[in-house]
Amino acid sequence: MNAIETHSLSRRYGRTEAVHDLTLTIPTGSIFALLGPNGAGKTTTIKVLMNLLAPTSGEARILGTDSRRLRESDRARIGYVSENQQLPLWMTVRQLLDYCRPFYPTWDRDLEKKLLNKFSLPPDRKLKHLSRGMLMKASLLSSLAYRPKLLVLDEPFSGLDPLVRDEFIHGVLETSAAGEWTVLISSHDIAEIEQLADHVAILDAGRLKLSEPTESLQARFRRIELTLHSVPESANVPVGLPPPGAPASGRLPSSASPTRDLSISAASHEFPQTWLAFERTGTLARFIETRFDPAATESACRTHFPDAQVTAHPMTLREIFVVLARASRPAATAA
Ligand SMILES: Nc1ncnc2c1ncn2[C@@H]1O[C@H](COP(=O)(O)OP(=O)(O)OP(=O)(O)O)[C@@H](O)[C@H]1O
Repeated sequence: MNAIETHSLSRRYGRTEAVHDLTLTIPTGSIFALLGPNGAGKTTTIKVLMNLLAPTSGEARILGTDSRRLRESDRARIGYVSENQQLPLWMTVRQLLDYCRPFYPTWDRDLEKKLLNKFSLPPDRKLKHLSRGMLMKASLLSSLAYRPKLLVLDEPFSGLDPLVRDEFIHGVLETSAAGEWTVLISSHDIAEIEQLADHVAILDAGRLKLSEPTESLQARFRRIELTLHSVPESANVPVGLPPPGAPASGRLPSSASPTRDLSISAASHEFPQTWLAFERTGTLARFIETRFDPAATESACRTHFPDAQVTAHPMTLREIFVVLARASRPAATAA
């Protein structure tokens, strides 16, 4: 069973379609990053999943239950941390934990103590007197202590300093290592979750652009560098993204088929469709291979540049994300 499934999920606010026809699968046991720029629809998606908002159409299933029918007992298996969450600010940290504990049969006192210590939270300080980072940690602690089957974190890191962010990430990782649970974490900055996520989905303007395990994403992307000795005239093409109005430009792959090739190509129709952002300066050329295979990539390079020396460099998730984000921009603004 998948921890989360959505089928053709859409949500409108008046004329704004915040989420459009979203079909997404979040496997049990994954640490799943939902990425996308500001306004992409991440929070709306999460609110629909948590039944804080109703979908306009389509459906979502959370731990096997329709999101519209989540009961108290289902909620006791789900942890939800969001920066916009309402907390009883008049309570102290200790009072918050005392208040939450009875709601959760699986509450683990030892874990509570360990996290209180780890997060350096002052038990007797009122929530309204905590810093933003401390407040997020208190919220995370009250969600981790009952070892939920599913932890949903909506932009947990925005505005947190790197030290707090690391404590937060380690708190999540340590707890997740102890059992089969799923984490869904939204962010507009992949660098924040790079060390956490094993699956990535990218939303843009309410639409799913990609959903794939990070391992396969990193396996199929390479920055290829070519040292050219002689350059055929036909290969001397303009660079990077397609010109405004070019067909088949600026599209990311369909989420339904993560193995499909990207349809964004370098401006030359002679190059394989899997080559992105080709550019050349003098005798150096480079591009992004989106379906890297050592032999096939080398052979394709040889077809176009017989004398070139070919080097393939692995890419970080952040670099891949940036390439995809640039490529998905409308052509007119891409220059
Ligand atoms: N209550 C609302 N009423 C009207 N429009 C809204 C409302 N909430 C969100 N929207 C719009 O829906 C779209 C998606 O917003 P959402 O907050 O889901 O995006 P997001 O990806 O979480 O963005 P961010 O990273 O900035 O938090 C945006 O265009 C936003 O302006």
